[in-house]
Amino acid sequence: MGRRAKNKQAPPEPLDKKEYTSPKKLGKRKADDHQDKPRPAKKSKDSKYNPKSSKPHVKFADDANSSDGWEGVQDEGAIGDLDSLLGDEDDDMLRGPAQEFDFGSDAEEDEPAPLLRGRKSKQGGAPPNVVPTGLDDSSESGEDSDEDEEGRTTMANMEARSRALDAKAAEEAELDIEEYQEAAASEGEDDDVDMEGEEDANGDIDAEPFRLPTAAEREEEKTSVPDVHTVQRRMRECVRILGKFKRLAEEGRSRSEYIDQLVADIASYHGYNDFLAEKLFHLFPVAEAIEFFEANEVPRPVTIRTNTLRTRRRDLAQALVNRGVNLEPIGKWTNVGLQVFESSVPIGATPEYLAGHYMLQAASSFLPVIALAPQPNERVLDMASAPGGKTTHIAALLQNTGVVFANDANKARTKSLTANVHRLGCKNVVVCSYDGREFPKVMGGFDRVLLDAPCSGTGVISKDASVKINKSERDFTLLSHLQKQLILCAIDSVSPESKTGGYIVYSTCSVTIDENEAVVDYALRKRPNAKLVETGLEFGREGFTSFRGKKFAPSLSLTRRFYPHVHNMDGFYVAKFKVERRSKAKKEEDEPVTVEIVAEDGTVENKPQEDVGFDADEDRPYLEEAKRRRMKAKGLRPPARSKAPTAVKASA
Ligand SMILES: C[S@@+](CC[C@H](N)C(=O)[O-])C[C@H]1O[C@@H](n2cnc3c(N)ncnc32)[C@H](O)[C@@H]1O
Repeated sequence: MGRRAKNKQAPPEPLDKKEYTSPKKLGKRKADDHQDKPRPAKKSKDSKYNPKSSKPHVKFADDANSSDGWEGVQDEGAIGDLDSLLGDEDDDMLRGPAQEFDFGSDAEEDEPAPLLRGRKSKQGGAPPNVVPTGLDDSSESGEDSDEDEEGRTTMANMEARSRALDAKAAEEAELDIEEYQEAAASEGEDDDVDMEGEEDANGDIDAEPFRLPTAAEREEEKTSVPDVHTVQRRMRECVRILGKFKRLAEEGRSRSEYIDQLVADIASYHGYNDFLAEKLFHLFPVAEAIEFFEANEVPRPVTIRTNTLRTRRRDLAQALVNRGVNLEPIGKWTNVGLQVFESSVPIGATPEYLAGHYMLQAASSFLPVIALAPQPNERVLDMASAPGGKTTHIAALLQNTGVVFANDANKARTKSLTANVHRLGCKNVVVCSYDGREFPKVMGGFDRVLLDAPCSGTGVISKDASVKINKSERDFTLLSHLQKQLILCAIDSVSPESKTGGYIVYSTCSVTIDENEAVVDYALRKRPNAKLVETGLEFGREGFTSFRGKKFAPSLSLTRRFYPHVHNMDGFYVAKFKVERRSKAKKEEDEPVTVEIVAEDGTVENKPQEDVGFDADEDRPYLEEAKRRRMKAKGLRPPARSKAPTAVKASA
């Protein structure tokens, strides 16, 4: 396979989540699905999302038979190496929106984890927004370019080839995870596990039999800087043992001891606070969690969205190719996206960029707007819109008809929003700055509403590594709360009478349950007139319908999750609702709900059969109580209790 394909953006869904659950199942699926297929050679660390794995050797040629809008694009540009792809005018989108919504965290949570001795940077020193050249790689690996392998790549065959490569990449991704699982499950085959540091200083491979450190050894390790090779080996061994626990575990040791050790090692190895490492770890089966954390160390591909108000994709591609940019369509799921492999000019400062022919935008950011599917002449609300990546996409899909109300609570951020609206020639956008919770009082009756909610940014850690240490439990509690308030306001701002729409899309660039399924599930319970519908997106994992004992509505499977290690795009979540007329017969109070209880230590627990939802009066005692504890912890005197909250009492 050409190496470009391995770095290709967002292959279609390669794995069914059932296939992660146990090595046994994997084995069966393998037997069923792959017995006739030749198995691609095992890949090294140069995996599908590794920028070095791209091989930008596209030759653009014109072909009269092309029907994909790419005919006539010529490769006139000499493609050179590049030091800096993006100019100083880097688009906000690439920095990740979450930074703007930092709730801050306690001092001790901000304390960075001690750096590991001898650890190599996973980023390899590459700045996150420099596109890979892949030239060295290709010569070393001996893998053929598209041309050598399959003949000349032309504009005519590019789309078809791109699809074929997507399919192949998906299959490879599947095999990668499978191999990891196999390695984890197979005794004595440590070398197969895709992790550094198999060898000790003498070159011996795992000479000593592995044993978990004792409590005393763990305590001692906390006071010193742990050795990177020790940590690497321990992670590898824990994954392996957890894959075949009964057979491989040390006598007297429990599964949770291995998991605790693994999470602690992931936190120190990748530099997360313990709380976040654990939260993210539990989203995946053990071996897949490792892939997720690894993927967060690698930058995602640089992508741009053609502004169809100003140009066509093939014309834009031609113009950029002429400037020495090496690019190709992102994938068949978008007809406006281009992935940039290499450029001799800063992509954020070309004349085409300044003329508004494109937006520098992460591929995942296309998804909510594709799901929203705005129709010409509609009234659309973009409730949290700055800096306008999605607003300008909506405006383009409306073909400058109808109207988009682009709102953002942060007035300073509406400046870049306004600038982007002007640059991209959007004439149907009204910029405003309200707290989203003021809608629909400010204005309602929209055909469609996009709520691209403020979030923790756990999906964009590769862009903003500060998330690893600055997000605390309290942040997630507050964010989830705000998101719940906003989503109800978004639903209430949609007109159920809309002839063409009546939809809301909720999205975040985060992968946590609290900010996604929990919010959507809450909205379903609070607004029985809103139902989940298909997002219309061709790929993405199904949303969780249950998680660690918590049950969500079965329709949550209609929502979609996107992951860096699976789709080679930022972690993202998308849910789409259809809003219907409210039926008087069905009272909200009758809906089965659960309750969030703030426990003594400040943690939040969900209890069934009561109300979890945001209700200012009801939630006030919990929030007050949490505030009292925080003040106490800081040595401050909290104000007197207004009234003892019953649920808090119950949990004590
Ligand atoms: C994920 S970003 C939005 C990115 C934007 N949709 C885009 O595509 O460019 C979330 C935005 O929510 C805004 N925000 C935070 N709290 C808000 C609130 N209560 N009401 C409206 N906007 C809010 C933040 O200022 C931030 O710009």
